[in-house]
Amino acid sequence: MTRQELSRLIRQKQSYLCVGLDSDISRIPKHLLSQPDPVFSFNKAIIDATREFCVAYKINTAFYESRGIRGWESLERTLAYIPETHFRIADAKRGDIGNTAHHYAKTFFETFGFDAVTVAPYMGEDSVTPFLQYPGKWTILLGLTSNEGSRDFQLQKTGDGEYFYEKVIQQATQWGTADNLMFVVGATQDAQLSAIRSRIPEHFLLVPGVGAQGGSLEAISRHGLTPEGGLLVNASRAVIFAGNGPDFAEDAAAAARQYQQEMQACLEET
Ligand SMILES: O=c1ccn([C@@H]2O[C@H](COP(=O)(O)O)[C@@H](O)[C@H]2O)c(=O)[nH]1
Repeated sequence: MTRQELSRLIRQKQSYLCVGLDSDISRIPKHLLSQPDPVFSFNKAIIDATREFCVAYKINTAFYESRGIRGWESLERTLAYIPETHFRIADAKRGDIGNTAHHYAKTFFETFGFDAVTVAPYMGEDSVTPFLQYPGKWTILLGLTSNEGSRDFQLQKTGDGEYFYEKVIQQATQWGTADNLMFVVGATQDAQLSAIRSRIPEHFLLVPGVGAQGGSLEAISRHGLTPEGGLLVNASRAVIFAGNGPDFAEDAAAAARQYQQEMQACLEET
């Protein structure tokens, strides 16, 4: 999906919601556990219930990899079930020497066929560029993450007074373009968002951290939206575990609809 297509989708659906399929098998409704693939049955119901309200799905691979081969099978079935109209992100946070990174890129872009994969920048250019060489695919680089640990390195000041994460973002804009590179910026980091937007006015940002982590959708939208959208805001637990009884899918739909309506209001103000 190109940047223009993603922007068009956001305009059409009046939504920049990404639903995170962090489908922890210990949290899915008990009545699904007798299904042959309980995680897939759960995801299928969540996708059916939320597809109208979102433009993207993010599969955090940890929740699948931790279950071994059965987890990878659930991931593959889930990915095949996500409508082609939606942007499909593998949240895998990979990063290794070039030779290995090449195989990570092949895994997510060729073997599975995701549109985008999250990548950790710590190992530098040769660990990131193999992902950027796939036409039509996106690399989503960790910029400023939502967690407390972002203070340990990312929010340390460098000699010239810039934050370390600012250097990372600046450097990475030399490796890719706004047409194949996005950045992760946590919703809990809204105080930094205006500065990030001035530095990278055209790049899409993937913003996790609303809902369970307490980030403000209104604040990140105010500072991060651009005329073409420019944001994908992820909510995982707040949508998929909005309820855990027999009506869990209706509860997820209601949570996703609520985000979509708030996003529509923010888009109208932009
Ligand atoms: O900085 C980051 C980067 C990635 N994540 C991931 O996003 C989701 C958030 O889940 P919620 O349930 O909506 O809190 C999850 O997959 C994280 O691994 C992040 O939270 N922060």
